[in-house]
Amino acid sequence: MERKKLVLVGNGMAGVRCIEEILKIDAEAFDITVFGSEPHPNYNRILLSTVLQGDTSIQDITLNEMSWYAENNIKLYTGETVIKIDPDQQLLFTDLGKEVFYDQLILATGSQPFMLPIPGAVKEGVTAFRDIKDCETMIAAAQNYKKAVVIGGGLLGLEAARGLINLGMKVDVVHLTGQLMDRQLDLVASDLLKKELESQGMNFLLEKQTEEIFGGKRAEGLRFKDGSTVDADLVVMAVGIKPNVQLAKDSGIPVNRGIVVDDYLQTEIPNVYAVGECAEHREMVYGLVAPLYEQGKILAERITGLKNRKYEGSVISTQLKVSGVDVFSAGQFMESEHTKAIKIHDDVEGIYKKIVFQNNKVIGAVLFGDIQDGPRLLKMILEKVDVSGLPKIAVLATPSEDTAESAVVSMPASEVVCGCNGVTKGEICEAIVTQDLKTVDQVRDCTNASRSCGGCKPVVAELLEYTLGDDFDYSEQKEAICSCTTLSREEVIEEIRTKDLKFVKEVMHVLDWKEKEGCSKCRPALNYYLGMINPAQYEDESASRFVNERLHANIQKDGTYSVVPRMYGGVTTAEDLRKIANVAEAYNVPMIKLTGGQRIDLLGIKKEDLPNVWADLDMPSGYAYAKSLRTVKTCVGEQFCRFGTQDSTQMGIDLEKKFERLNTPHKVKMSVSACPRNCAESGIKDLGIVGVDGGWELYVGGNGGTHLRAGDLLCTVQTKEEVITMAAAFLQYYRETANYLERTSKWIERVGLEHVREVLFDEESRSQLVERIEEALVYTQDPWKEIIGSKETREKLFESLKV
Ligand SMILES: Cc1cc2nc3c(=O)[nH]c(=O)nc-3n(C[C@H](O)[C@H](O)[C@H](O)COP(=O)(O)OP(=O)(O)OC[C@H]3O[C@@H](n4cnc5c(N)ncnc54)[C@H](O)[C@@H]3O)c2cc1C
Ligand SMILES: NC(=O)c1ccc[n+]([C@@H]2O[C@H](COP(=O)([O-])OP(=O)(O)OC[C@H]3O[C@@H](n4cnc5c(N)ncnc54)[C@H](O)[C@@H]3O)[C@@H](O)[C@H]2O)c1
Ligand code: SF4
Ligand code: FES
Repeated sequence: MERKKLVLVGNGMAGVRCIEEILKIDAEAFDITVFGSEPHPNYNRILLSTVLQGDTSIQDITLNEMSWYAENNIKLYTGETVIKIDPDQQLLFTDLGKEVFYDQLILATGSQPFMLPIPGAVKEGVTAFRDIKDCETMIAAAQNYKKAVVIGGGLLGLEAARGLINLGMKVDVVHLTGQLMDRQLDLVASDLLKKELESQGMNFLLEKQTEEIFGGKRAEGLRFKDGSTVDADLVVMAVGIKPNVQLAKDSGIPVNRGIVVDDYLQTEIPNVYAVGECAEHREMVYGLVAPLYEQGKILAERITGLKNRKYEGSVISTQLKVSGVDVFSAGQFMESEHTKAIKIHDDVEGIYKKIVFQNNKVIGAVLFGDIQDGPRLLKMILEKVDVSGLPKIAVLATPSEDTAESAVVSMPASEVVCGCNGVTKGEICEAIVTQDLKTVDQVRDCTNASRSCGGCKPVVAELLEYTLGDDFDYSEQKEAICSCTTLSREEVIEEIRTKDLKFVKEVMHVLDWKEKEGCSKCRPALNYYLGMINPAQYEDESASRFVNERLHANIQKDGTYSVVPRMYGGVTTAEDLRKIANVAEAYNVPMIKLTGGQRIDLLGIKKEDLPNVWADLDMPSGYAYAKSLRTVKTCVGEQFCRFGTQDSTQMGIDLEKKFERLNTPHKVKMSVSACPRNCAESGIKDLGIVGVDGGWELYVGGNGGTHLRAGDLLCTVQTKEEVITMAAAFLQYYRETANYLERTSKWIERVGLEHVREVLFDEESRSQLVERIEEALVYTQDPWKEIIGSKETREKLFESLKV
């Protein structure tokens, strides 16, 4: 029998999830065709925020590879838009001239970003934040421009702003009201959020209505209704979304704000359904995946004839995806004359909790600073639990106070762990046991838990640990290093070791990479891992490095380079200063600047002049461009400062001389202060050393950049030799166990300070780490000297430029 023809319009998260649910119920039921305007297979739109924030790459957010469509006999037409439907003939028409018959039609056309209809809105440099293209536009703009303005202080605007800060831009967020995330938070939570985001470098312009985007061809700034202005090279509009209903409207399918559907997700037109952000159900249009997935599941059951469940609307909960900010909101969180509320506000810890009740039932909640209670409260809202018998405070308290482990133990089986996909603890635990699952990825593939925003991953991992007990293996919790392979970092390293692989291409070939040439994520990572594993045999593959590392200088926005010579411990001499001045004059250096790491930066050097500048300077490379030790900042110390208890300057010089040029997973900054006044800011360095009476304190994992983090006290030692040994062991352990591009601040949070201590305090493992770092240090060379001395490299990299 010929199969019925099912057509999906809209290759996004909601529509494709509905198809997945249909395939799960009956893979043979339909002959399926999918049209999508975007040129990509179905991808995780939610993770665009994470891409912008630098935590993942575009390659890694695909949800369904092209092969998935092929394997399920789905005809996929990407980059093709359906422009008209003829409901009488059951035909649809595309912009590329196709005419397709359907038995059943699902509209999942999603939303469009709302663009303010103001003068200048179409200028270059104005973008929405909705799709891969917008994300790429912002990433490219951040390479050439410095100042961004995000209009809209909702979820999207704040996530965009955080991403742009991570990309090195200065960001103002313009918001219409005085309250950020006004659709999700009350005033108190909103103020706490504002303070936290300001401390992360975001600047807010509240109660501002944008009247115009001014500039030439490209945006240069915004003018507000009150007459004030602000500069902007990039303007991101994040002021809400509007359902994509034009196709339905043009085809006579009833629309209101969205495409109107009944409790079976059916439109008034026979055989035409709608799910996702484009659908309007009981006058509600949703903009989060949880309700959309619920709709998709119910429609799949209906369309395959499995069940006739009704969709009765959803209670939504939201969380902001900005690291360091814990905020949760669910249900009806604003108070009214009919409601009562419990509020806790701990200003010292920065915690705020509000739970709103009506008729003895929890109807909404806002949490800031501690969101552990979120899932439990959401469950109470969903189940309309009567709390009249409970002491009110018990509603707020997390059942078990101490460890995360005990929190999952006491969690009831019916509690939803993955809000996006509606997966409960019970379902996850059952799948772990019955399907013999061992990793978070396996749980994701089997249950969908953690497949969307990823926020529930830590709880899924805890559930694995709790369910498997002694069978839980940390080393198995793998994440592929990029989408070219399914192998994790640990597996790749193991393969390199056992198969004695030596070159990036060889690794990709032997380990059967999906993309033969690899990608910008795996190539530099493999190059690093090869060098770390086998320093003696390693040949650096410059082609696998980022441009700054290939040219041993930092590229600037106008295409020139900056040159920073090494000044050990931040100490210089009259002779070196003279050389720098001579070079600056000879090469017309437009700016000489002191860096935050106590070095001198010569900015604006032409690419072809780099080798001659290095030769004339006759100083070692300062590695300001590299994933390596950048600088060791020092305070003046006991020699001159009356508070100094130690010789911090000499300690800094010795450390820098010892560890310079060593490849590390990311840049490494160090500093040495000679007393707890800490003038060299040792608390925010990867390795910060502070002199105390009779010894030195070592702080690790600090970061003064975008992810501000105070370093953890690793240990206190007495002698300089002990400092150097502990620093060596720490650096080597970081080199061996961190993911490529993982700063020590993130790494230490992932592996845990206690674990690092255990390894470094064990005499045997410490001495082995020191032995391995010593071996790696033998093979380092100054790259500037190497290039000056090699005619071939010079010609290849620089001289071909000369006309
Ligand atoms: C940056 C960002 C972060 C987000 N973060 C979260 C989050 O943390 N949690 C959360 O729950 N939600 C989040 N969301 C919202 C979530 O991504 C959306 O709710 C979800 O993607 C909507 O799915 P959809 O399939 O309805 O629509 P879409 O994902 O918009 O898909 C619709 C698709 O249909 C295509 N289309 C439209 N018309 C046609 C046509 N006529 N012919 C062919 N194709 C057509 C469109 O091009 C589009 O690809 C976020 C959104 C963004 C942009
Ligand atoms: N973490 C998450 O769950 C997440 C993240 C990103 C996006 N999203 C979803 O994506 C969609 C779009 O997000 P959004 O933040 O754009 O929508 P939104 O409607 O939640 O927020 C838009 C904000 O812009 C403000 N605004 C409106 N007009 C303005 C103007 N002229 N000037 C300044 N501010 C103005 C509004 O007051 C509102 O707070 C939503 O459905 C959202 O739920 C969710
Ligand atoms: S850290 Fe202490 S010793 Fe060093 S400069 Fe500051 S006050 Fe002086
Ligand atoms: S909560 Fe978003 S993926 Fe689980």
